Amino acid sequence: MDYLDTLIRKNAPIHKAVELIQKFPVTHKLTDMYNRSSRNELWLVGTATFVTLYNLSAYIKEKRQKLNLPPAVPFGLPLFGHTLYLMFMPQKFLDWCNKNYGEVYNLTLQGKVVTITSGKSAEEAFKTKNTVLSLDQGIVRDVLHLDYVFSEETMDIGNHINPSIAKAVIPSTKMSSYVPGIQEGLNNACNVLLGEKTNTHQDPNRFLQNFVGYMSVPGLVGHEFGLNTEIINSFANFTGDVIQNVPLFMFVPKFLHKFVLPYVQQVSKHEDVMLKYIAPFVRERREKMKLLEQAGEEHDYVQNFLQGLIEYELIDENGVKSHLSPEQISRSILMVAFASVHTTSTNLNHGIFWLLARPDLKALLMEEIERVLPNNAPITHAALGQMKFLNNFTREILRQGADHLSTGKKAMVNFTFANGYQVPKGRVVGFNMRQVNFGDNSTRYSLEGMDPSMSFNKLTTTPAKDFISFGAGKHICPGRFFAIQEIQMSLIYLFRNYDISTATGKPPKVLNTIAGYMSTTCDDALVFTRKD
Ligand code: HEM
Repeated sequence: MDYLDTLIRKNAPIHKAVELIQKFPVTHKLTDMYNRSSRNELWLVGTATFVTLYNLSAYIKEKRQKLNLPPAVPFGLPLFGHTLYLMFMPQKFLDWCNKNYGEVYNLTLQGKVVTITSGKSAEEAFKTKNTVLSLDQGIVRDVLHLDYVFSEETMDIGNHINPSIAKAVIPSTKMSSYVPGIQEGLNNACNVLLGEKTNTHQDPNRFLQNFVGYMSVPGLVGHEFGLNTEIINSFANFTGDVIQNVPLFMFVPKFLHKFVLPYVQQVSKHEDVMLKYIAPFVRERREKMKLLEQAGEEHDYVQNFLQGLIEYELIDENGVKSHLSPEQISRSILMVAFASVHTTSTNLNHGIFWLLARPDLKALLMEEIERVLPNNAPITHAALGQMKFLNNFTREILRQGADHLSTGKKAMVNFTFANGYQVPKGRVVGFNMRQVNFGDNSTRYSLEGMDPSMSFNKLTTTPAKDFISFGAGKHICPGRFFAIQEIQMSLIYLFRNYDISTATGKPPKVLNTIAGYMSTTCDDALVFTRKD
């Protein structure tokens, strides 16, 4: 009954919350309001009550388990929890929390208690295997609701097979072989999207997602699809379409989601495109591979992501081998797009806007391009390795672009941190990413704060205590070598061949957030004027 004692004690958080609510003049008007309320008002009150009761029951359940819970940051506001502090003063608030509550503490965000980690504890949470702290059960399902789009089978392939294929087909050692494919994609992207002398893109995000789609498809899926506009569009826009539905799902209670699903942005059209083109291609490729095998010959097909999926062997508990079906492979390609396009285009957006906001950095980049790749020399993997400024700049793009808070992994079991704090099963564990990258949230959070020399020639693809943007440990992003190569080749190619500016001519604001804590891109329209 310890938990009940805690509930009744004067200094219990709930007691404080009740006292606070009682002091509000609004409390006295509640009865009045109920008598006069419209249906909408009652909905609002009902939702608030539901959230409060939900949190109360979760609180009682946790106390009953006698876990060594992290400290709960006080001053959570009724209904809003700590969301408003994050919206209006994210850096100050998070730095205050870190200073007063250490590396692990609880905040209430959007009606839910979330355990926030920083420093070594964030690293520890990132390194914990996903059967204990799961990204898939966290942000992927809880926020993005990818499970509304795909069957469990496809989700499973995305979570278990795609990471191992990525490790096999796009490791750092194979990056030089991807240069021609990326270059081919870059040429296609520029011909299609930047084909005029002057090209204005009002929505830089959609433009860059398409750009990354063109750039990635030849290398990851195959040259055969490099100019297939349906495949490129689906590859590029799938994640954006999934994300568009997120605000709706955030505000509609979960038990009502199935009723709104038929009315939301339809993402199944992308699945249809993949089934239309990829599935027949897989059948044909397997036929050819079979014939070659019968003739005792080895095939020489490029080992890209698609080929990796085609050849992947499933072995059941009796040792019987099988392969993924053409339909399973088609859907898995969308899972690759999901992991790769949005992340890459977001960081490319940051890179372009940093260079527009900081002409001094652009001058340093142009000088390095001219020195390492004089007279428009073709980009090579070796040349990229020599470009120290570009490496440092790219690393800083990723450090600066990290969320203040990324809500992320869900505890699949009760989890104990090395410092003894415990989180109950079902709790979401978030990451104070900027704190890990910079020591706190305020450091270098300004235009002048972008300083590539602070990366000290450390490789952009290597995680470090001050660089967690690709995660860490067993589940560290296996696509990071490919993504970095794409971003670096794009920056060189675009700034070498185009004069780029904002449509307004004003310097852009590079660091932007949603709700104060999630990093987002700059939306200023971009103008690309071909130099030749
Ligand atoms: C700049 C671009 C990118 C960023 C910032 C990024 C970031 C991340 C992060 C933070 C994770 C989670 C790591 C963890 O759970 O510890 C992750 C996982 C993953 N990423 Fe990336 N990523 C990028 C590009 C890509 C690309 C291009 C691909 C594939 C072509 C890719 C494939 C994956 C996969 C398959 C996983 C799951 C790994 C696992 O569960 O073991 N990513 N990425």
